[in-house]
Amino acid sequence: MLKKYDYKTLGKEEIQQLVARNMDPNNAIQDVVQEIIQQVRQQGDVVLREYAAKFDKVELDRLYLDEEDIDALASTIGRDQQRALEIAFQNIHKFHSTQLKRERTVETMPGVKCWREVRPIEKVGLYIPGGSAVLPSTLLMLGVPARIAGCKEIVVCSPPQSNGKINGFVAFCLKLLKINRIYLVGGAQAVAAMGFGTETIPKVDKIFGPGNQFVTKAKSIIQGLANVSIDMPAGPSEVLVVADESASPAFVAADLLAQAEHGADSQAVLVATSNALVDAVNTALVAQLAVLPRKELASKAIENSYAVTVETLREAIQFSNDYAPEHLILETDQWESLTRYISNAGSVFLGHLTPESAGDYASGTNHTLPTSGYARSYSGVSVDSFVKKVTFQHINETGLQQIGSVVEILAELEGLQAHKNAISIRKNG
Ligand SMILES: NC(=O)c1ccc[n+]([C@@H]2O[C@H](COP(=O)([O-])OP(=O)(O)OC[C@H]3O[C@@H](n4cnc5c(N)ncnc54)[C@H](O)[C@@H]3O)[C@@H](O)[C@H]2O)c1
Ligand SMILES: N[C@H](CO)Cc1c[nH]c[nH+]1
Ligand SMILES: [Zn+2]
Repeated sequence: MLKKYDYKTLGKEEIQQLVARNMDPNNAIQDVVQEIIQQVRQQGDVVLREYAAKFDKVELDRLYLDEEDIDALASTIGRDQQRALEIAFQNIHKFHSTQLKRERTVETMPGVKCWREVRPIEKVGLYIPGGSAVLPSTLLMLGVPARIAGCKEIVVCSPPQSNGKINGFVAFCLKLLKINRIYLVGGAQAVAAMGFGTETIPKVDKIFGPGNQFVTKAKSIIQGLANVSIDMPAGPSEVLVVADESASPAFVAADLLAQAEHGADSQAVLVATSNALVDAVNTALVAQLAVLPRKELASKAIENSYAVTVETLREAIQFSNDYAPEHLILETDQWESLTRYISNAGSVFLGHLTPESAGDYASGTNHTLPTSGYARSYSGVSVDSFVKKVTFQHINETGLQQIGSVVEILAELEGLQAHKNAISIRKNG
């Protein structure tokens, strides 16, 4: 059952507390992750094998699988499952392939031309979660934009199963993406391995992918240590559902549970326009939870979640903007009039027939999204995440005359004579 709050009785501080997601209050996760990163940095492959034995319960001879193993595993999956993964791949590809746009050249002054060109990040590392559930869909969400961007080297890491392999669905996605190696490393150690490089695992320029709190913390730490960047903090999944009288309590409960089942540390928040609706959703939650295979995880997540009752939909959006959810679902007939007020959200699902599951798997949008309030400042993964934009400029004779004295004056006022000379020598020479 969701705990209940009434928006009009909440003060500013209480709202701040409600929207805060303090994932690691005593730095316990940070301490563990720092130690793992240090070990991987100093010992490389040896310690990756030890962590596989400790966390994944498997003794690994080889830290990777190659094309032959991948082909064999991919061939074990059913035709319907292949077809569903192919359709997801195609839709994600269709949506993402529109994201590489050429920008126009700008002549800022006569003879002074500036423009930007897109270049792929050469070496990227993709983390595919595999702790409490293996997520082949995440491989598509990261691999498709990496391929569209043209990244030369795509390193994929995922925790091994206890038989030392990966599941057939991940293998099939590797084939769709034409990636012929996967490294059998999970958790913070995978992030460290891709950040520093080991004897077996190549160092990359940028690390992508969602994961549990260990993975997310490792990504945030590695940036400062290994000259590597990351996509964003994409930790435990979360959803905020805005619902009014037009909503079906059963649909709302289903959407809350769809994220709650990811893990005990997921959060599912309901913002509803009446107390009666919250009660109806709670009743539906109890009934749907009872038959979920992952009910233990989901019910723990629901215990850490809550419902807020508001008087208007505008208030609901205000609360949602403060919360900055990874996923926002508007289960109201009025959704069209609300979208313009949304300022902080990773991905938004509109109306009664647009469940978040569609975006998690196959509608085409990316499911690797900022969590823990980072939707205030980060976007989800896209082709942009896999490229850099390099600026170019060209100045001709006219341009040098136009801009020359401006630069000379500015260099002079900063006391940088060599800067000024680089212009003067051309103008006067
Ligand atoms: N934000 C997003 O875009 C997004 C997308 C998909 C999934 N997710 C989230 O990804 C997460 C996946 O988590 P998961 O746990 O299933 O898989 P995971 O692959 O992220 O983590 C599993 C690994 O965590 C490490 N680990 C586990 N317990 C540990 C401990 N006590 N100490 C040190 N390391 C430990 C192990 O190495 C293990 O292999 C979920 O929280 C899910 O909600 C987020
Ligand atoms: N909801 C997750 C993002 O937070 C993505 C996912 C993968 N599989 C199912 N769901
Ligand atoms: Zn999901």
